[in-house]
Amino acid sequence: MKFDKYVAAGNDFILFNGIKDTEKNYNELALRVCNRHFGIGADGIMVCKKSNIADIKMLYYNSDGSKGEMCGNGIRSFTKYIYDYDIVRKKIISIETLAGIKYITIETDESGKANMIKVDMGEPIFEGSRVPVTIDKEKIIEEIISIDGKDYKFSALTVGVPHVVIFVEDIKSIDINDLGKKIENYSLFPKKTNVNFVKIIDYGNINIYTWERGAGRTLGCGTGSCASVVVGNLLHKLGNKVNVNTEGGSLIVELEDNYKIFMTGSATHIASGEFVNGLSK
Ligand SMILES: N[C@@H](CCC[C@H](N)C(=O)O)C(=O)O
Repeated sequence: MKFDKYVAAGNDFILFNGIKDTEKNYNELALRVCNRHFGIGADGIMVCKKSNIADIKMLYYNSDGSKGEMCGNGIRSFTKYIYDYDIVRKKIISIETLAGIKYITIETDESGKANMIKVDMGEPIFEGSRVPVTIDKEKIIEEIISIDGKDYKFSALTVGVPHVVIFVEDIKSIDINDLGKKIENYSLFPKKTNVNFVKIIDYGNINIYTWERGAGRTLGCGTGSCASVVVGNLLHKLGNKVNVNTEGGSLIVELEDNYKIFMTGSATHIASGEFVNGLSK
């Protein structure tokens, strides 16, 4: 199988053109491909498919083989892939995802390749039942979760996929792997959750540390960046335009009326090749 590898804000992905595929087990493929010792190594895979309602359809699978409804860094990588390979070559592209149709605006570089990619991420969902969180409230803002006898203030929302946002003063005081995994699998979150630990620098800048549902510790998360800026803004800690520093790069998140979210950033083509088989162990 021909593959391409991309990275966006430290999130790495393997891309496949599945337009001509008949039935294929993409869950198993993701497990094999993403394995960092027995495969190529990545946080997730994306498969490009025909769409009846948009220019193209993006399927996303995490490195553990689970399906994700949406991926912010992934959709920028996917856009660069379909644009640079002429699969869809338009300045504004519509992409069908399991979280609805996303509209993308592309800025090209001097060689005509996709450079800065701006994604209309739509509006966040706050209601507990739709995040989902087993707390029956209109907005899950600054609730308390107790892990190993310690209380953490968290907010929860969905930006295509579910997120928990926790503001921290000193990231060194947090064991991200341990806490991230425990929160991801906590019974409060019936569909599990991504977890973002956020340090506010000032009104327009944050640092973010990520634990992803289905992928574990990663260097960045696009939907998580959006979720963190929305919560920060709602709590009057952040403005409408925020520079988000992930551990693997930076993104700009902008909010328009009623929390319409726009995420802008780049994606880089790392490699092309042929995937022969790989092992899922
Ligand atoms: N890395 C992503 C989010 C990918 C999906 C997620 N792990 C899930 O299934 O919830 C991003 O950049 O948004």
